[in-house]
This record gives sequence, structure tokens and C-alpha cells, in this order.
Amino acid sequence: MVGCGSYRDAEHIQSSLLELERLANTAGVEVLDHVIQYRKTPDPAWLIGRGKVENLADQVYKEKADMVIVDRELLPGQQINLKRMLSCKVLDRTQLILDIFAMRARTREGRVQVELAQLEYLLPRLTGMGHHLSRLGGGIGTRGPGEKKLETDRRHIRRRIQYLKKDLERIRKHRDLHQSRRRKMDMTQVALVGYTNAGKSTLLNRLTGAGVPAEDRLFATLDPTSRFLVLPSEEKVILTDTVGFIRRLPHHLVASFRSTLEQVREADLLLHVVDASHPEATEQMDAAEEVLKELHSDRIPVLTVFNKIDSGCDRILTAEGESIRISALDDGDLIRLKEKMDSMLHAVNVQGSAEIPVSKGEIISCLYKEADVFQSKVVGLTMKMDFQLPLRRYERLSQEVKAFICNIY
Ligand SMILES: Nc1nc2c(ncn2[C@@H]2O[C@H](COP(=O)(O)OP(=O)(O)OP(=O)(O)O)[C@@H](O)[C@H]2O)c(=O)[nH]1
Ligand SMILES: [Mg+2]
Repeated sequence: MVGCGSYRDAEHIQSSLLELERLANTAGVEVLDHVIQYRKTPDPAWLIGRGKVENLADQVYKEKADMVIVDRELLPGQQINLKRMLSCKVLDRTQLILDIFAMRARTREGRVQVELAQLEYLLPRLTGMGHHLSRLGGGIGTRGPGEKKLETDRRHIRRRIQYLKKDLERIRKHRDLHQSRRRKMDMTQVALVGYTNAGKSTLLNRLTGAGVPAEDRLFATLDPTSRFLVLPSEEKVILTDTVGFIRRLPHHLVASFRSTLEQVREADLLLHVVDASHPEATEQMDAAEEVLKELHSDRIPVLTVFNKIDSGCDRILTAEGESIRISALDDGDLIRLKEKMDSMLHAVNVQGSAEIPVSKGEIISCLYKEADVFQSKVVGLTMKMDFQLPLRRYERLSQEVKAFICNIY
């Protein structure tokens, strides 16, 4: 396995490489050795320096390695050059994650999403290979047989991508039907989100008896599972387990899993599960928050669940909003968690006052729509309003509206 980057990020490169090793194990690969190269800028042809590639080639030969995995996304040309020089299979982090997803997807939607992501990753790489072969083919205008085949392959892949996209649309429409039915029942939705291996499925199982596989490996869950959960207040909510996040989650995967993750956007409350016993808990929290931001779910109230406190956690971890420290294995903690969910979902009303220029009609009407306005008067060019609304609705107000709120009780 190969890590690479500037010396300033040494610590990060090492931990990322460790994570790559766990990913490789998940994919059933036995890791023989690690190599790290520190350099300011990646080599355009090889990613790592030429000398390093030569050493690596020796090592591959001596240790009879079948594969070299690079902890960076390789450019198409770099991949070809490395493969030729090392005489073995060369994979990058993205491909490895895509492979794991392909192995693990169970539902039709999951499988289609992964295949789509794989083909979209492959397409520009085929083009790269085409350039390379056409150069080998010699003179201008001549095309080697390899190039012709690639052209057919490309066309074939594009057609397959179109087909898969349509298929996904069909599957999603079907699912939306179910979901809107659920919406009509007006049930509260809670989603479990967070870094891979944080304990989301374990929590779903422990809270609802769902029986979802929970394992000590990365990306144990790919397909979202929902179960009913009855809270101490007797409210029945829908709890959904989702695919875990990881640093540098391949862009194509985020895109094709977007609709699955849309269930996250629909949620009334997010339980952001963090493995508090992990040495890199903070970095994992940040990475998960990044993905959440990318999904535009940042207006949903979040309860940060610092999990696995039974297996040791010496660092002080803090979250921006509400948080709770638990062990998913402890019954008492699960009760506290449910009580906390209850209190966040049924938080006492927030009371407040706002002063909005009368010219901002859309902001005024938005507040009227979202909140119970019990007093309002116009003073000069300003509308003064006293209102109340449930906390979870308050937290979902846009920044534009919040900017005019002057007091909150
Ligand atoms: N000690 C301890 N282990 C836990 C706790 N919660 C979960 N685990 C273990 O952590 C590992 C990962 O748990 P999962 O529930 O599969 O994690 P996940 O977040 O669903 O992971 P992905 O599906 O990969 O995203 C399993 O081996 C669990 O048994 C906990 O509170 N304490
Ligand atoms: Mg899981």
C-alpha cells in the first residue's frame, strides 16, 4: 500500500493509510507492506517519484505481491504507468471503496447505484487509455485495433449508464410512493448517520430489535433500513440506519447514493453517531459533518451520540449542539438516549421576538407560516412580532429569517 503527500500532513497520511489497510481487509486483501513518500507535489506521471517506483517494483517482485493500492485518486495516465512499471494490478482508494460497495450492496437500488458509480469512474479512464493506445498506434489518423475496441466499449458503457439511470429513477419513484404514504401518516423520522463503524446499526438493533448485521468492519451497511421505535412519551417514530461516511468518500458514490441519503434530508432529527473510543474521533466527526453539509441537511437538529464509551475514551470530545455519551451495549444508556430524543423532538416551545422591515414581506410571511405569532405591530417601517414555535421548527428556520430575530427565551 502506498501513501503519499507533503511532510506537513505526515500524521494524517499515516492514519489514512491505516484506514486504507482496514478497507483492504474488508475487501479480503492481505496487506504485505506500506510505503509512504513525502513530497510537496505529486509526480504527474507516477504520483510518487520515479526512484520510489523502481524500489517498489523490486519489492513487488520479491514479495510476490498481486496488487499495489494507492491512497490517492490516481489520474488515468498515472495508473497505466504504474501498472506497466510494477507489473501488477494497481488500485486507488476510490476503486477499493467502489469494490467494497459492489461486494456489499444487497438491494437492487444499492447494486444499481454502485454499478453506476463504477462505470462513471471508469469512463474517463477508458478515454485515457485510448490516448495511450492511439499514440502507440503510430501515425496521425491511424487507429490501432485496441482503440477501435475502446470506442465500442465506451459506447457500450455510455448506453449502460443511461439504462442504469433510468432504472434508478423507476426504483426511486416506487420508493417515493411508499414514502409519501408514510409522510401522510405524519410520522416523525429520525436518521442514524455517521462515520463507518461508529455503531449505527448496533444502535438500530439495540433500540428496535431490527436484526441488521452489525460488524467490526468498514461499510457493513449499504442499504438503509427503517424500523419503528416507541419513545418514552409513547410517540412512535421511524428510525433509519444509513450508509456510513468516510474521509474522501468517492465523489461518484456520494452522487449516486444521494437519493438514499435523501432520507437524511427528510428527517426531523439526526443522531450523529461517533465512535468516541477511536483515536481519530474528532477527524471522523468532521468528515461526517462535511458529508452532511454536502447533503444540505444542516438545518435539521442534530443529537451527537458519543458511542462506545465502555471501550475507553480519554479525550474530551465536544459537539456544537446537543450531545450525549453512551454505550450502545448499556440498557440504561439506551433509555437515556430515548429520553433525550423525546426531549429534542418535543422540545419546549421557543418564544421570541423579531423586528423585520415591512419591505421584507417574504420574511414576515415565512415567520407567520412557521410560528405561532401571538402579537404584532408596525412601528415606523418595522414590523415587531412576538412568536413561539417548537424548537425543531425554530432550528429549521433559514439564516435569513433568523437574522431578524432579536430575542429568544
Ligand atoms: N464496545 C462497544 N462496541 C460497539 C458499540 N457500538 C457498536 N460497537 C461495535 O462496533 C462495530 C461496528 O458497529 P456497527 O453497528 O456495524 O457500525 P455502523 O456504524 O453501522 O458501521 P457501517 O455500517 O460500516 O457504517 C461492531 O463490532 C459493534 O459491535 C459500543 O457501544 N461499545
Ligand atoms: Mg451499519
